[in-house]
Amino acid sequence: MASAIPIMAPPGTVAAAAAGDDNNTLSTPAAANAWTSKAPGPVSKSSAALNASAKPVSLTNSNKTRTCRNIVIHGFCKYEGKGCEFNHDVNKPAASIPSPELSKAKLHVNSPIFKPSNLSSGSVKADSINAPEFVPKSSQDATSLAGVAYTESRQMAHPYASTMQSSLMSSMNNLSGSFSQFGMNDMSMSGPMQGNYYGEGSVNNYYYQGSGAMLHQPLQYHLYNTPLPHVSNLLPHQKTIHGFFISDSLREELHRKNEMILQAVNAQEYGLPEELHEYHSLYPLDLTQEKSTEVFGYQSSVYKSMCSVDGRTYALRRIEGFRLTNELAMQTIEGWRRIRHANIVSIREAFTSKAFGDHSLIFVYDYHPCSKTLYDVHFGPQAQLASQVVVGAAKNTDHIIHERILWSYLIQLTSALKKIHSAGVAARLIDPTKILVTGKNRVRLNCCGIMDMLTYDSAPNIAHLQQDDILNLGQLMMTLACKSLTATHSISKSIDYIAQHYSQDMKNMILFLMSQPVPMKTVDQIITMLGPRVLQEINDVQNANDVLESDLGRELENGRLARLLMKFGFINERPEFDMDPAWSETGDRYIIKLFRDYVFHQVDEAGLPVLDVAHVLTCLNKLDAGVDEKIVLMSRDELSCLIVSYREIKACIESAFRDLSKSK
Ligand SMILES: Nc1ncnc2c1ncn2[C@@H]1O[C@H](COP(=O)(O)OP(=O)(O)OP(=O)(O)O)[C@@H](O)[C@H]1O
Repeated sequence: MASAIPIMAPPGTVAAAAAGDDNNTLSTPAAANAWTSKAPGPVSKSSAALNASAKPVSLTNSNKTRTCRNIVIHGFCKYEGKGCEFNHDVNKPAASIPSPELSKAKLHVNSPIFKPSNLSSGSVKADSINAPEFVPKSSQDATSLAGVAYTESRQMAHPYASTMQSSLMSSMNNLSGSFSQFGMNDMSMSGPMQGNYYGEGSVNNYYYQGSGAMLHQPLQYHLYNTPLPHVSNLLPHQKTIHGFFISDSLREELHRKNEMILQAVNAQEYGLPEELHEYHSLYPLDLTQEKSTEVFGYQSSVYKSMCSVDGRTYALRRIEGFRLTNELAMQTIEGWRRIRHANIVSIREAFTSKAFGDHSLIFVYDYHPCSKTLYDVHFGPQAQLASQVVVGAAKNTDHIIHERILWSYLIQLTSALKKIHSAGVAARLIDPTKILVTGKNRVRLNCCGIMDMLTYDSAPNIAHLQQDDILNLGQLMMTLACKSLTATHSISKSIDYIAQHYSQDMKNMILFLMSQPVPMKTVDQIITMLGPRVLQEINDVQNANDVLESDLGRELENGRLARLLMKFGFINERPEFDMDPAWSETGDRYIIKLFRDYVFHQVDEAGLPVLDVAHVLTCLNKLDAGVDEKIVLMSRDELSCLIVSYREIKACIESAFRDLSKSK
């Protein structure tokens, strides 16, 4: 454009101007583009030649009001005050009449995007033109934008392009809450996302606040929590959903037990044999590192294990480093195998093995999942922690074992001893570490029969051993009553302590158990002394039994309902049956379908689904009972109603199910 040249420099100075301008290259692609399209150095030289023959341009006064393009483009004009007639003061309002060149120019150089804030300084260096505000966020975008057109509204995408965008952003912030805190100000408003940020309710602030802050674990749908007070303190006629199922504690306990039965470890990692006689999948139950030889005289370990013969889980007790010299010792187990008692861990068999790399004697007992030893329960770390907490409490007697529990233990262990002594053997191990607690206050004598085999050669006197059993029982009771493992070291002090904290009966009982046999004490004497306490124990056991039975009853209902639901599933909407697509739309099946809608697909006045489990359970229970109560079933188009009784619906279900079963 020849007409543009005189504007760049005064006449006669064009070549010099062009040479000077060569140094002032703009680094922004847009500006560079603009510049090369106008008059870069080499071009200007040829232009100068052209200009030499060109008609002198007449400059009018109006030029004084027009902003010098050198100022606009380069930020300064080296001919300011040296003959350049154009306006060099950018603070002065620019020419009210835009230059024809500017108005015609495709690239609108007056756009604010090209105005660095320090333009007016007049001492702008070429480097400072590279100020960050001229660098588009994405060079790719900038390149494309430079080539397209700055006059288009697309320049709005540039964060510095105009104040309009920032005002729009601020109004957006006002509109939709404080998006800025989520870093949304940086987001381009163009593109399909734009609608999302303006869309009402499409952005949930809490979602953004929550995201990344917490990782949610998958829900475990089989777990039930206890009902909260505000929903559990109901009127007598009201019931919570928990009322329909077994108690949470029992459910959890059963789950834990099932989980424990299925626990497994890699045998190689734990240095365990893959197979041991008929047993496999050994899992160590003894969690303590140090192994005591105090009880058996040998180190012992316990493993949960699966029997490959019957598929059941057993507890294997291994006596380490024991070489059985007399085969006859194995026969002692026979007497124990016949003993079955609620307070004895039953023994199944015994065998020797070298699978562990030594001579081991293995005893196989019934497995009681999640059981703890009496020692763990009352003297273990957890028990000690609990007693420390309670010692600081108001009553320092709170940490002692409740007398009723002590009587319960005594009754159960006496009952076990009665069975053992009646079988002509002796327990020989009444030790807190060898009594298992397998349920709430439920104790069982463990490790029966081991001592008989380990001491077979010494031919012990059974009568004496039975007297020792009674003495050991007394020592155990004293240890528990004083809650001290050293209580038997100072008997008189311990008896005083027991007299202070327990009833006279308890003290007398412990004194009797620990007294010298005159001439012989028997378990029957203990039972006579226990008399009234036994009645209390029977009462407690039966009450607990009632609770469990009622829990079982609830699950029984659920089992019934599950079967009913399965029938529903089989019948409802089976279009293919009997090659008749209308099978479930006619006759009995239609009533069942409407009943299904009545039970599960009810909606409230607002048309929202009613999710009332109590309604479902009530309907299904009435259906299963086949009561005469009538209900109104409505067709889906709400044009017809059927009044039917639960008895009739039950008959329909039975007949439809019969149809299906006949077709097999
Ligand atoms: N028959 C069994 N069924 C289920 N678990 C058992 C059985 N026998 C033992 N256990 C578990 O094995 C663990 C270890 O038993 P063990 O008799 O070795 O107790 P301990 O306190 O470690 O005694 P020790 O000092 O003799 O090693 C106990 O906590 C108990 O829970």
